[in-house]
Amino acid sequence: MNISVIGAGAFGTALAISLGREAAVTLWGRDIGDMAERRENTRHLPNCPFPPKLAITDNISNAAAAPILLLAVPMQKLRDVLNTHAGLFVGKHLVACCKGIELSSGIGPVSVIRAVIPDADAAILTGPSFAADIARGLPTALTLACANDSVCAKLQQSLTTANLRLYRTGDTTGAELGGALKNVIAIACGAAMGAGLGESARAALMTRGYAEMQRLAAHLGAHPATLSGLSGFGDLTLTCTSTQSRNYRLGLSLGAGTQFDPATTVEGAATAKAVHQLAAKAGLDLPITSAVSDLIDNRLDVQRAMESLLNRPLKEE
Ligand SMILES: NC(=O)C1=CN([C@@H]2O[C@H](COP(=O)(O)OP(=O)(O)OC[C@H]3O[C@@H](n4cnc5c(N)ncnc54)[C@H](O)[C@@H]3O)[C@@H](O)[C@H]2O)C=CC1
Ligand SMILES: O=C(CO)COP(=O)(O)O
Repeated sequence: MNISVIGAGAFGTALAISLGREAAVTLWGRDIGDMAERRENTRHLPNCPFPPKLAITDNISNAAAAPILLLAVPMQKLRDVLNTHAGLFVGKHLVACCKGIELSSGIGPVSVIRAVIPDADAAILTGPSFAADIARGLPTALTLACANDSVCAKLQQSLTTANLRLYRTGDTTGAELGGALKNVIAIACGAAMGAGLGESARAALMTRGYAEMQRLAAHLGAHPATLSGLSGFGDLTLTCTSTQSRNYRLGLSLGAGTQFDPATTVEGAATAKAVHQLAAKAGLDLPITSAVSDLIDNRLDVQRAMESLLNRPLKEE
């Protein structure tokens, strides 16, 4: 099946490169600059040349002619992109490739797609994978979630490549939450490491952060097995331990008190606030998430955040 990628940032470009090594694929961006001449995305994904079957365009009508559209834009921009191009997207298989919770509504990418285009077969592709690894052809395994199992199986066939191995599930809620929440915990882990609190503190934050992920996911009806899979535990492990992660790097600079480029896409920042609000409404206790939300808004520094976590009442694990 013919595929287009909507959004020519690092992740969209990487997916288009991997898919384009095997079949015709179109990559759409608002501003493609000199990508067509250079056959490379020098801004977001340098040193990863485009394969011959990858076509690049800034004409959304051309790109949206494909039956499968991968939506690889930042989470907080997804609704805008869907609203702007809804007429072209109706009747398509729409696969969200973003990770986060929308700040204005408290819902994830599949729910945003369903809200804007109710008849869409909405899916999400998520899991541990850095764009540069995918583009370089390194092995990666991801979760593909779609409520319609036969559509999910078809998408799984179409989106699998030599270096992208996809596992499918019908649990879109679990897949959305795993990818969204792991970024918040990665900011916490980066902050602890940046402040010199050590690897034991990071392991504690990863583990207790995972408990928060499971608590919220269970409350919202996700299957525990999804959270323990690639989209949850898998991506948590990658993102909390690698300086390739922008979320982890934002945490490092918050912990170390250094500057961070505000133009960088860091999904966990808005998601921390969105989840903090969700948890307050639901009466759930998510102390690491609320500490990250406070850190982002400068209501707390890392030392005080860690003290407040350590001084909480003692409880069973
Ligand atoms: N970079 C990575 O390694 C991975 C990223 N992701 C996810 O992919 C999503 C996108 O991230 P990246 O591609 O890394 O970000 P990026 O910062 O590299 O690129 C974002 C792209 O979105 C475009 N964009 C922003 N607003 C837009 C709008 N209104 N209309 C059209 N295009 C718009 C920008 O022009 C830019 O090309 C995020 O949710 C991220 O969590 C997922 C897995 C890996
Ligand atoms: O989601 C990712 C890896 O799976 C990419 O992480 P960052 O957005 O933190 O760079």
